[in-house]
Amino acid sequence: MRVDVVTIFGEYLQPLSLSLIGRAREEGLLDLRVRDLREHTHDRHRTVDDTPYGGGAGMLMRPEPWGEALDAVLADPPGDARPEGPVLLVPSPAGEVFRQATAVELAAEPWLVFACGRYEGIDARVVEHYASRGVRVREVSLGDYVLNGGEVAVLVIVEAVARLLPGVVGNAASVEEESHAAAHSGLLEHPAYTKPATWRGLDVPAVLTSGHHGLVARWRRDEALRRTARRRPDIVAALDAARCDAADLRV
Ligand SMILES: NCc1ccc(-c2ccccc2)nc1
Repeated sequence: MRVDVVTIFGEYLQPLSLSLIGRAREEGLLDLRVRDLREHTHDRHRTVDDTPYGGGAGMLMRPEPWGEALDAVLADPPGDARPEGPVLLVPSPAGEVFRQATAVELAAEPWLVFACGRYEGIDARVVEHYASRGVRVREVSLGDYVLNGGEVAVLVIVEAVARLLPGVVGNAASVEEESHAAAHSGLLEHPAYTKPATWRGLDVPAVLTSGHHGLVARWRRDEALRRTARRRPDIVAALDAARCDAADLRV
């Protein structure tokens, strides 16, 4: 997978050189390129922002540098790019909510491009322009809170997507079994334990050391259902609406 990130704070993306994602880059599973938006400014102060039309607090990012930067990215496609080009992802508090299903969808793409806004965001014409040119543009939110820019959201999205690529996470089964994994119909993960069997007077649930795999599976399913019902009634409601086997969640 090829990932391009356009930003004025490239150093925010350094964590993507560490650990599993860093190794995926070294092994060629992920080709991540960070590009500096300021290289596409031409004034003495390398200005990327200006005041918002209609007034209001804060500054907005000017469209011209973005147009030049994104044109340069789009002019340099990877060999396996789709005919329809990349998905252009713009982290934004006003975006669609990014979920595990979104990560699964994006992991199937050969090329993702991220536009990291700062200040109060990017002039709306940038999204409008590329969408009108047929680029698949998606504004994505991580939840209902505001950050100072899109870079932290890119760290989250790139990790959530890249770890789904074959070969990135050693144990593919663990990816399947995690919370929100489709294999568990989106339920939260059950509590997990390791040695010692007793720690500060707390014992590991006996069923887990019974050696009875059927009972262990049942206990894990029950705990996942119980935890989901307690912490995420929204997931339960969605499962109910989908009339999955969560019917036995009705208490
Ligand atoms: N929902 C997470 C999120 C994503 C992006 C931004 C953001 C803030 C300022 C400028 C550009 C993007 N804030 C929150």
